[in-house]
Amino acid sequence: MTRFMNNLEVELFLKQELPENSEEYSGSQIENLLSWLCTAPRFTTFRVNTLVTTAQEVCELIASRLIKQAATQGRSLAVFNVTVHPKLPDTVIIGSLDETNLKPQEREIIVDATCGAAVLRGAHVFAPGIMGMPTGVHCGDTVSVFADIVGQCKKGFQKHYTQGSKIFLGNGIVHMERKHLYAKDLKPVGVAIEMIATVSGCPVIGADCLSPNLALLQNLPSILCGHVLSPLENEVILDMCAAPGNKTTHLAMLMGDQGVIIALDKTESKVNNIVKRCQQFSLRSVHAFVYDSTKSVHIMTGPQDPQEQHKSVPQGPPFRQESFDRILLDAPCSALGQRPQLANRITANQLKSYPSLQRKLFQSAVLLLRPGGTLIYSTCTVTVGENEGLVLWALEHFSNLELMPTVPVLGGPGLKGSGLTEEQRHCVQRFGPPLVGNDFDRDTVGFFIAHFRKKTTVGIT
Ligand SMILES: C[S@@+](CC[C@H](N)C(=O)[O-])C[C@H]1O[C@@H](n2cnc3c(N)ncnc32)[C@H](O)[C@@H]1O
Repeated sequence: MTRFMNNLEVELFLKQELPENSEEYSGSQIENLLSWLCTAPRFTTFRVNTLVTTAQEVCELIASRLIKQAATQGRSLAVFNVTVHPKLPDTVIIGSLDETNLKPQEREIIVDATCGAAVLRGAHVFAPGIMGMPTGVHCGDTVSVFADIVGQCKKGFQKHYTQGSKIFLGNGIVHMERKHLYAKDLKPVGVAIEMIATVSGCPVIGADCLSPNLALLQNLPSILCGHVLSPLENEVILDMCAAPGNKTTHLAMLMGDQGVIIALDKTESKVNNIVKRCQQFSLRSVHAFVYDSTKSVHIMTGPQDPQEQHKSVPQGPPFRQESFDRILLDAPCSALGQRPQLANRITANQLKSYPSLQRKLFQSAVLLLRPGGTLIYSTCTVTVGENEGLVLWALEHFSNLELMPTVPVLGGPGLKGSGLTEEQRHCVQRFGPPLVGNDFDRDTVGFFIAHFRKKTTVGIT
């Protein structure tokens, strides 16, 4: 695999901010982190809709579907290992095949880096992702798919692409040719190349694999987040940064769809996706709003009656302080834990901007949480400032918060040298280097989870 996304700014940023002189992050370890981020995880995970089925049933459905698929493609020896996660009863894990000997075909299609990353995780190629397709390629042809990782291939390129860096992703069958993709005024959608096999060995799971109300593709640490929050039936929950609603729908399922979940996101189109996702699972407990969560606290002026405060279920933002039993702050972040990273144009300045937004959101979360309530903070990134750094800042600024263990434990502890004590390091969970391995709990996306509890009485300091 190539060097980390050709983004020196990000490499330098990570080298500077990962704990200096930490035995976990010496020079070679940073190289390991960067190359780990360039590869695709070797496990695919589904979260099951436990309101209508079981993980075991979904395992059986996926296994039989994959066997049929392999047989129609003449790959009957391709047997995927499909199992239920031993600690997460709603999670199905599919191992990858060894496809290191996959041979490229003569005809090559070029896709952009985003599409390429999705293909390596098991997606088909959708029309908008195709950059170059040589003339003479027709529907039904078997082709190889390559990703242009430097973004130089012009849309509609029609020759054999030799100009920039490209990496081989896998082979597939053409469903749309040039006339379907590039004719004037066309905005093509849908599957253009049906992937048969990818070099990552991930199962290719199209929309037709499972009925959409049965399960959802979701990364393992994201599924863990819901279990760590562990919402109970009839509680009042706030999901502060909720779109597209993957974790929101999980919380609703864990609560048996009984109770109230308020899902906020500041972008209207994304909130529409939350609504669609909830409809897909026929959930009634979720109420989604377009709202900036940094402004979601209604600050009361004048004396407040404490009885009054807890009387009603919150209707819509802004909310009174202490309105929620549990809050999930799955924060906007630099997303440097996403794998594989084939290209990334983020700048150092953008990277530096996240902690202040995360702190503003966190401040609102603390005000909105009831005493005794649970606050889960998570990111899908590997930087210290957005993870252990946020936890340190929170413990320094909110004497009414205590850091609690995150259970069940699947990931590793927080980084050494990040300022957290040994006990605090083992309360949080970090997914990604230095703790990596070949099993489904280690070969994940990079992720971070911390669990806070709001004390019922505040000690005088
Ligand atoms: C990591 S994503 C959330 C993913 C989501 N929790 C899930 O599992 O499907 C972060 C989200 O935060 C939203 N966001 C960013 N700033 C926000 C703000 N000030 N208030 C509310 N949402 C915000 C973004 O639009 C984005 O959808």
